[in-house]
Amino acid sequence: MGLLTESDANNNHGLLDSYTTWQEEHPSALDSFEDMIAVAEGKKLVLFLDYDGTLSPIVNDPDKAFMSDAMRAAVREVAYLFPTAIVSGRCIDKVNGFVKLDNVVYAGSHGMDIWTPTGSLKYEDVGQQIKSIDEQGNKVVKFQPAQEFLPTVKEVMEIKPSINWNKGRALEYLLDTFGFTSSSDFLPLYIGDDTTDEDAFEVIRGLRRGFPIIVSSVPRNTKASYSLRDPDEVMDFMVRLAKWKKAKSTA
Ligand SMILES: O=P(O)(O)OC[C@H]1O[C@H](O[C@H]2O[C@H](CO)[C@@H](O)[C@H](O)[C@H]2O)[C@H](O)[C@@H](O)[C@@H]1O
Repeated sequence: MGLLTESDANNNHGLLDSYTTWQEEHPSALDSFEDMIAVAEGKKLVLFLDYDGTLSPIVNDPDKAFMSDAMRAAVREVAYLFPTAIVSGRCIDKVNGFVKLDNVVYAGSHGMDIWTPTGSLKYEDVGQQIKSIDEQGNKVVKFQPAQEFLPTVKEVMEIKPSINWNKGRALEYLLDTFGFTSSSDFLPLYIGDDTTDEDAFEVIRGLRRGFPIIVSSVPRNTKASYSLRDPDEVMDFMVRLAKWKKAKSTA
């Protein structure tokens, strides 16, 4: 390992300073946890989680972007305690294959391919909702608002700009079909690292309720209100959320 030069040290301090300054606008969700749960008291938290870079680390080969066992356990736990959706840029079969948890809603292809368990829907007779069976044999309802754009071979990212659907629209759709938008006591909590997650952050800001949380270890332009540095911090945050919820339900 080489020695740190004075210039390296100055650069490191500079980076630290700019991240600290950025966090004044986007405070750490871990540091702000007590304030957040004070707001969430008596409300229904609905969780939306991005996959790559949020639940899994970013790696060179997308087919090796796995969640750790500890992360899988944390997602499983929050998904039993809160309505939980994974909203990813990947095609849904990839997301489903990586996550493999029964009780989460999957919204793949940037929210254009949504599969929900049948029991969880407010209504199931909307034209674009189709009853189907997933790979595990569970009954699901598929909602594919931009079906014609769903990729067969190429990633959907390349054609995304031409359609009026994004992760923000998917978040609105899911809140609606879960029956939350008619109530006043829900709070969406969205954690994501991708630029495409900004659409969801914007929707949450527009709702004037909930917690948009960006995952980034460097300062970034974002509409998120809170920040977490990396998937490890995402996991810590979810573990704390689960502990809080369990402590409340046993109190
Ligand atoms: O919405 P997300 O779940 O964050 O998906 C966004 C893209 O994620 C994947 O690419 C990113 O992660 C890969 C694995 O770590 C990495 O190799 C790549 O550089 C990243 O851009 C996925 O492959 C894309 O299809 C998604 O659009």
